[in-house]
Amino acid sequence: MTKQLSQHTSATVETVETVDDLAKLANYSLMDTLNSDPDATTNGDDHRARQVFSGHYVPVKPTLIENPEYVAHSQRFFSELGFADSMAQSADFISLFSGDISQVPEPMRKVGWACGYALSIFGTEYIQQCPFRTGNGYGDGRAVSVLEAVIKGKRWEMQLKGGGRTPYCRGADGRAVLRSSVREFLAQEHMHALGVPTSRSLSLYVSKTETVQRPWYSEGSNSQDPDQMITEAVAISTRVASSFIRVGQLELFGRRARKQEHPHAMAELEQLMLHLVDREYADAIDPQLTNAEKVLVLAGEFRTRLTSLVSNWIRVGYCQGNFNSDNCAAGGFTLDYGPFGFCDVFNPQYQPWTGGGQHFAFLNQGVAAERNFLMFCTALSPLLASEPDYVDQLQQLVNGFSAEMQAKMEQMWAAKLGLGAFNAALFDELETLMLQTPVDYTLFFRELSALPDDIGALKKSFYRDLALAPAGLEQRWSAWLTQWQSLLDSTVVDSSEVGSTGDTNTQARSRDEISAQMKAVNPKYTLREWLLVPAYQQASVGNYAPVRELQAVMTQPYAEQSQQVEDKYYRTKASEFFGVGGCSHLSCSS
Ligand SMILES: Nc1ncnc2c1ncn2[C@@H]1O[C@H](COP(=O)(O)OP(=O)(O)OP(=O)(O)O)[C@@H](O)[C@H]1O
Repeated sequence: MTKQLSQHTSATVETVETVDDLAKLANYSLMDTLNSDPDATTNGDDHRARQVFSGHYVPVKPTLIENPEYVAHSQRFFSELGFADSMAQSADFISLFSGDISQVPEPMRKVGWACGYALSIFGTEYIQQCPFRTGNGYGDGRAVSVLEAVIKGKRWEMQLKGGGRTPYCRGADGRAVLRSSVREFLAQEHMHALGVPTSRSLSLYVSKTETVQRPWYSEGSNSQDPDQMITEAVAISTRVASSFIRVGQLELFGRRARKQEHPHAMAELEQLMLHLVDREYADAIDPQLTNAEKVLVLAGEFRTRLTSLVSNWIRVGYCQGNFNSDNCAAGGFTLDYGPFGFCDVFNPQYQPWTGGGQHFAFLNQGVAAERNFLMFCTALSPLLASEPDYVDQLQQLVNGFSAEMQAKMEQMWAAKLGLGAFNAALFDELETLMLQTPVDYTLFFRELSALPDDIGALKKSFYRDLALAPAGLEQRWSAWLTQWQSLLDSTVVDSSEVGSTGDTNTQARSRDEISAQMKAVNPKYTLREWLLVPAYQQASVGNYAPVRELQAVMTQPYAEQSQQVEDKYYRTKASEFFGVGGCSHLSCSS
């Protein structure tokens, strides 16, 4: 059994001003309590694709990018961590977070780690067949964790994305290009500002000299074309989270335990489960429980987090794109910003990933989450083998997922509409109207949050002139608005009366309060792909100002910002951005 993880290091550092200060906070729980691959090298020079048969991690040294240049860092996250802003541009910080850990001060280590995981696609176990390996193994092919540290009483893991080859690289180069690094860097901090649980962004550095080739999209095609190679600069972005344990990681060890692949398989699964509890669920799970009891509480807690997460995604218009089990964080937050997108035109089938099909589409994400939850429970079930009652209880948790998901979705839709309770008829008609018009998802709900008297203002979100729409659409919109207003009015009182009843359960709200509540759940700005494209294009020619401007706007997504910002960013998607590869649809590892 693993011991409870300490949230304290011997050092306490109020403000981290240098890498020396940061190093003092190092505290490596994963490397110190889990198993290293017995076949691994000890010095971390393990950069060739190979099969990893056991152990929770492989010690790996990242491969630095040549001539790193500062692009951006998250001022907000730095401030939360107590990091001095100036550190982001200091030489030793740049070295460390562009992949050179050879000089880091002790007790920081000069070796990082990569983890293996398995993969299920929409609830079907995927068994990999490739020249390098056949079997369950998949893993961090280009993500290398370089530090775990306890900062202000909270444990954080810092992971380089694009930090070079690991044994899991499957013959690929281990690199991330600037384009995809800008996307992930901006999206993580945007999601955090939207109030959606997520991994965070620390820093982003680009190489001034090192490039790689990537396939691009030929005109009119919606998938990448190997004959259309483009050259792109490599970059390293550092993402930070309480852990990077994925559902697919539990699956790898669950599959090994189920098949008794080696003598330690069951023990390694149990260790990983306990490590997950310590890293992500320590507050929710009593350490005195038996391991089987912990599995049940863990599954219940994860279900709660996952259903909330997905309802939040849909609230803000986010589609993960590739919601396989390896892209599902076991801590219940958003992880892996690959072919993600924020929808412009409302469409339940919106799916930015060219390979995604309908199962990962916008409004199908609850079902995709349910499949990942099933795989989570399947992975842990070998730990309940001697407890048939607990197996039943775990199954009941799986059976109850869709009801919990539905309840969270209804609460979310009610909140977006400013209502205390979900009204199915009102919502169904709205969904039909949004599809038939069609509307811009973000603009529509934001305009509605101003409680308009008629549909005039809502037309700002429409992608079609209603005069050209099928007969009767305008009248149906007006009728819908009237019905919505009357539902709202049943809870509205004069603002002078609000709070004067002494009844804490009162539903009474002024119109201003309703509008403010709606604006707090309906963002004004979302990180649409057509905003990202010019930002990373400019970054590729050394102009980072648009990335930083986008970062400033998107880290205050609910705020009313300047008129200039509104004119530039609060708009429907222009017609030239529809049907364009790399903008309206994206490949995997985007
Ligand atoms: N250029 C690359 N070199 C090595 N491995 C890669 C590369 N691109 C993707 N991979 C690996 O392929 C797998 C699937 O890729 P995917 O795009 O989902 O991951 P990713 O964006 O690199 O990873 P993550 O889930 O860590 O954010 C992952 O295991 C990833 O590590």
